[in-house]
Amino acid sequence: MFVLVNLKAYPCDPVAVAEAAHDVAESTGARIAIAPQAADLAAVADTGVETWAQHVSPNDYGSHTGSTLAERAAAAGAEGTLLNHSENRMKLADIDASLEAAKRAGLETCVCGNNPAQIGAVTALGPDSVAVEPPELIGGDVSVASADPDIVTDAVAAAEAVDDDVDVYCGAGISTGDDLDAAGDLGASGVLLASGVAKADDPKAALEALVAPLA
Ligand SMILES: O=C(CO)COP(=O)(O)O
Repeated sequence: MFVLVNLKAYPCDPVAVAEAAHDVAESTGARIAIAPQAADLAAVADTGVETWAQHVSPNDYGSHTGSTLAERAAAAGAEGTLLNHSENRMKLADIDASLEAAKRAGLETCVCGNNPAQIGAVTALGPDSVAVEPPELIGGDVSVASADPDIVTDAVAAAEAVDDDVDVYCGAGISTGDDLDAAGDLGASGVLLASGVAKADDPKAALEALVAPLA
């Protein structure tokens, strides 16, 4: 199971969380990545942890003030990028162009969707992975895998029907090892989470507990 920790714009120390994630990944063998703010990509990547961007823009080099260029995210150390997160939704044509930009820059891609229909649609654009995250469960205490298991199994089926090479992750409310296990049982091959680590008093302990079932 892939564990992708999205730090959003939470007021945590991104380097401290990245160091903790790197330690836990090294000691357990779990695949854990950190997605910090774009401004923190290089500092996070310097810890040695797998680093993802939260978003890259659909444009190439050129007159695009304020954009997050995929090539510069990669140069800063990013290995992958999220796209179309529920808190940063994109037009279909822009998701397509950002996927192209990410591929040009050699970034792995994960496109988010709110529900199985969106997951089917974005799978057709050819990302490496998709992630179903029901917005109403994001930031809450109840995991998507227990609050709405059908949305995960239906998202897995929707992606498989379009392209069974695309991995399916799920996210929202995931914080414990049991949540990770339940997501895997529903057919997800990874989880996205944020508050369970970024808001934890001890992010390292939170990550250790999360990946314990993978040992
Ligand atoms: O949006 C998310 C990850 O991208 C999920 O957030 P929470 O883990 O805080 O529910």
